[in-house]
Amino acid sequence: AVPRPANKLLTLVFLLRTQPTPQVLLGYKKRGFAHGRWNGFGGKVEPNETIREAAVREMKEESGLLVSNLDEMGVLLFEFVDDPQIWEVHIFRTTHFSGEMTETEEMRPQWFDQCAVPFDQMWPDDKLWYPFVFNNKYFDGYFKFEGLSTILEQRLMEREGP
Ligand SMILES: Nc1nc(SCCc2ccccc2)c2[nH]cnc2n1
Repeated sequence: AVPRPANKLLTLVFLLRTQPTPQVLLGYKKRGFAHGRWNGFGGKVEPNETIREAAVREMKEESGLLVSNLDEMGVLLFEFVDDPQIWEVHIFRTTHFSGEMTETEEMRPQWFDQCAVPFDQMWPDDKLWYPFVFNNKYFDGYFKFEGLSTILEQRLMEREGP
């Protein structure tokens, strides 16, 4: 049988704040893969870094902010039909940050009230698991996509934290 390639390791960071109201920082992807959607900040894990180091690095590159005290809330596996490589996305949450928010060529960062997240301009699975992140619950999930907008199969379950 043809061996499956190792999963593609990716990170996604959600920076939350409670003042003035419960909010989450999202970035609008201006170009490149899945552009035109709001998302957390993240990207590929390089061979010379841990997943957590990659999460901090990508957040700095994409938002200008230095985050710390990351809490790993979950792992989502994304399969795309016709692509044998499964994406393994490690989801982090934190409230600790420093620095000035900056717009880059790739990303436009913006604070959103957690009750007003633009799910219609995001990946279709996000509305299902963002509540776990907002409520500080741990979770695992799997989504099988056809194209970038059709979910063929899904699993999502809460789990015990560390
Ligand atoms: N929120 C969200 N994100 C992704 S890809 C995240 C990982 C990534 C990939 C490429 C560049 C930067 C970050 C998703 N895929 C399917 N549903 C999804 N939901």
